[in-house]
Amino acid sequence: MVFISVPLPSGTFTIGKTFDFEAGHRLPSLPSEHKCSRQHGHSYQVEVILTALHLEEPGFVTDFGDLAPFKKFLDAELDHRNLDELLPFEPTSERLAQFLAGWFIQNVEPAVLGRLIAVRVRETERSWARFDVEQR
Ligand SMILES: Nc1nc2c(c(=O)[nH]1)N=C([C@H](O)[C@H](O)COP(=O)(O)OP(=O)(O)OP(=O)(O)O)CN2
Ligand SMILES: [Zn+2]
Repeated sequence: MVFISVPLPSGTFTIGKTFDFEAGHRLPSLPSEHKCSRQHGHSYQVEVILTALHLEEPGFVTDFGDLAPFKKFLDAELDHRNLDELLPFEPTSERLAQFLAGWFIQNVEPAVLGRLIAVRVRETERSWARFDVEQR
């Protein structure tokens, strides 16, 4: 088999990396009988998804290791904290995903080739929200 003759289709490349942190929150504008109006916690998982039309050597959208500043931010600022005391919005998964997209675009994107297309925040094994960044 001569692999050099395999045609490479054009298209886009996409990568994702998942980070995690533990935090408490409550959603105070929910009615008091709603369980999530009470203080509780999650093992949050945050996936960032990046795309690129071409690759940098040796064939990366972005080296997964270059996303380390995002992990550093989650560990330093959100891990083992109370999100509703910290963030200027009610910390639903949807709003958290939008906020984390904003932080990533401001602080990580300038140093990497890949462009952020989405952030997914998972609160539980069965519940997640995704924020898709508008085409720029
Ligand atoms: N669209 C959203 N709905 C809810 C959010 C949210 O961020 N976005 N958040 C919550 C609560 O934070 C809750 O902790 C998570 O909800 P839920 O999936 O209902 O949690 P459970 O694991 O307890 O659900 P099961 O019934 O065991 O599947 C509520 N809604
Ligand atoms: Zn919750």
